[in-house]
Amino acid sequence: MIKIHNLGFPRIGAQRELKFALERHWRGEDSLETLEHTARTLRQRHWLTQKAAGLDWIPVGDFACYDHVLSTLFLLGALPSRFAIDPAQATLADQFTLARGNASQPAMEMTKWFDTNYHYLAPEFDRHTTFAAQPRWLLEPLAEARALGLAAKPVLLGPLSLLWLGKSKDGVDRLSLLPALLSAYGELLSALSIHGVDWVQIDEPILGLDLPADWLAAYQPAYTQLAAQAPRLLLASYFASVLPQRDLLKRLPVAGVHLDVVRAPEQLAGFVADWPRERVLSLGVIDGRNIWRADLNALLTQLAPLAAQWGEQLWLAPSCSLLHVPVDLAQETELDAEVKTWLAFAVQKLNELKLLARGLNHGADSIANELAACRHAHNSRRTSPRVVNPAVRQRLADIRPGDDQRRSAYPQRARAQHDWLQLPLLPTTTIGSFPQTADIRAARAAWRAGKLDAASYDAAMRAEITLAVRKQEALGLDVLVHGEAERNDMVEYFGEQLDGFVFTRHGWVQSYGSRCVKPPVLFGDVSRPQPMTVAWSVFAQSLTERPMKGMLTGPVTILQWSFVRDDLARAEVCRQIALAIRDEVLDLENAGIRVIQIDEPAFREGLPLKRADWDAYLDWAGQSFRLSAAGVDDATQIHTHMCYSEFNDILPAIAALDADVITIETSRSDMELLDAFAEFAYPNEIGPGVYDIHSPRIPDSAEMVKLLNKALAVIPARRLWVNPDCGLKTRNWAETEAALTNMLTATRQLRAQLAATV
Ligand SMILES: Nc1nc2c(c(=O)[nH]1)N[C@@H](CNc1ccc(C(=O)N[C@@H](CCC(=O)N[C@@H](CCC(=O)N[C@@H](CCC(=O)O)C(=O)O)C(=O)O)C(=O)O)cc1)CN2
Ligand code: MET
Ligand SMILES: [Zn+2]
Repeated sequence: MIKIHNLGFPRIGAQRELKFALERHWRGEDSLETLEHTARTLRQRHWLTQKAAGLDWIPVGDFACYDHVLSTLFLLGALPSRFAIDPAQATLADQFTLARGNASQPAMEMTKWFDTNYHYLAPEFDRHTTFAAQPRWLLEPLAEARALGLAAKPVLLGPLSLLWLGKSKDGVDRLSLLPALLSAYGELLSALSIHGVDWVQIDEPILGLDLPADWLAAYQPAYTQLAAQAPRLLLASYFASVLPQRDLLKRLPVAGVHLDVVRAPEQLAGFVADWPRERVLSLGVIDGRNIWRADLNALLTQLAPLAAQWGEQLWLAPSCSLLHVPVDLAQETELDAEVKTWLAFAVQKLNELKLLARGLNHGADSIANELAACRHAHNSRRTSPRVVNPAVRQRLADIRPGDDQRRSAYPQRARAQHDWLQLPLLPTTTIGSFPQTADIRAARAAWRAGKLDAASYDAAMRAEITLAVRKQEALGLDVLVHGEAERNDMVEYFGEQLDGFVFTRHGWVQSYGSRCVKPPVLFGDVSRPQPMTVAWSVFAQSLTERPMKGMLTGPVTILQWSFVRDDLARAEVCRQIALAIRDEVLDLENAGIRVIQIDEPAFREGLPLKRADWDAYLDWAGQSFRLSAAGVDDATQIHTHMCYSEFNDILPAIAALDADVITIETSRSDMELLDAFAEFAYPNEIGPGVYDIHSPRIPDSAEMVKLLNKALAVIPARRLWVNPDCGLKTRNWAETEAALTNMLTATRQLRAQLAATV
């Protein structure tokens, strides 16, 4: 009898209950107790859903109100010292202070969770970091789960992954903190042991990365120490193959290992052949990162011999936590009926597991009807005429080598651009979005619900655009944007207008804290039936003499932030999107929009986790960006924008995108990033962000002058732009205008300083 379990469940709620509860609390409308009550209700509901799916083990401790890395820090008492919070007394309110900052301290830094669009809060370590286990954070939910009669399996982020994912604030070697950290983990595990816990899932996702030798070497002593006082440990890997670490894993005193065989099926044979039979082999066979219905027929055939050999030592699960998929497909009553049969969200994925277990334990006949339905859905998807568009395939085949190259090299283009743009030194601009106010969202919601007609919605958005243009002129910005009021999201908006996509009503996935995204579903060949942004940009340009930047999302980011078909190589899909964006770029240019930004904030996120795969990715991703951009005249200025990323290791590839201007997030790293740009002699223009847009805090102009002086030390003034870190959609107008006023003041001061020195 094989067993089934789950690694983690989405926290946000099918109706985004957690999001709304958090935001009500932060606005001061609900008490902390009310919020905690909602959180408890949600996690209990999620446990019962999992119980109904017949799981043998249910994860506990995967729930977090803000972020699971942040929760782990509270569990271990490893709070950044600058907040001066006593871990023994800490409350949920303190979690929000760390996550969102306060009057005297900026928020903890947010960064991407591996290659996902989820952002965690990066632990801050220094030589004075101490640890003190606070088991109450885990024992409370454990008691709640047990009260519901559940077989609870606590989930912990493992010690080496926790250290690796953090930042050293004073140069301290994070590994030197391991002994102290292990004592705290030891205390936690003993507490769980005392409370009668059988199994603990300990996540070490970094095992899939190319780890340095000293980090790998730390595993053996660390886990030997932990296992001594712990319940049975199931060491969970995901997102990449851990086959290179198989011998290490065998030496560790863990009772089981979890493998992601959706992302890395090639590791399966190696483990089956060699993993000790008395230990658990947990296989992640249901895709936790995508929304396609599993092929149960194929899985049954593949797994039946393993089930016979391994019996109850074989566990099946989703490939990773279900955090990365929406909650329940049943809510999608408006989704195209055929496409709907091709999909599975978290609840459906657990049902797939249940069917697999039944089929393996009681024979395929016991699920004959479900297998037939599954076969039917897969056939329908494979043979659907909507999936393949011959014209798109032909266009891809017709791509010629020069199609991704601009007509002239940057120096010549720069002359042509500067001739007509006539911008001052240190030109100022913003990244695209202005505040998405409640009024804007309400107007869109009313229009979608049929309560506001199209013409009125259009007029409301034009009024927002007009307001944004007037405000920018008053502030004195040089290159304007229209503000993106008409966009629900920078990816979903384009997905809705392109062929080859469908979109959901409730398919929300947590991005960070209370912020969610609703990734469009890319199921077929992509093409652009008609212009998508031209009318808005032309309208915005008509309001001003200043240059108006056209604003597009790039092909790599559209790919990365969608749920993408798994029946065509990502490189091909990306090129299809690139050609659609290329058409839009050319239509914008024809309509007189001659500064065009193609955002690629997810360019770094798409980088494979293993270095061996980097070159191939950078090759097709870079080509796709250039395909989208390269059709224009020399005098048309192409911008790109990137954020949330460490770019240092891929700078040559970023330079190879050959954008005329790149605006990047740098302020939170205090412009550290720019050293790398200088070292590599980045050849084109750069706008390093001069302030963090994620926090309500308003930096003064002196702070920005300091950052700009840092930038000027490494980038020549004539190639330097001034802008915020990212778009301003999550801010309100008061914060936005105050911060931009300071940015303009700082710029004028720097211009005067430069004029005085030449
Ligand atoms: N896809 C994507 N990934 C990204 C980013 C991004 O912009 N897009 N930015 C980075 C950071 N991530 C972010 C992710 C989300 C948000 C964000 O603001 N999300 C909004 C939702 C945005 C949205 O889709 N809005 C829709 C729908 C809004 C909505 O929920 N409407 C209500 C009703 C309207 C109301 O009265 O509010 C409803 O339909 O129920 C719209 O504007 O139309 C949120 O969580 O609140 C910000 C940053 C990295 N990853
Ligand atoms: N143009 C987009 C904006 O300003 C870029 C955002 S990058 C996450 O919102
Ligand atoms: Zn950005």
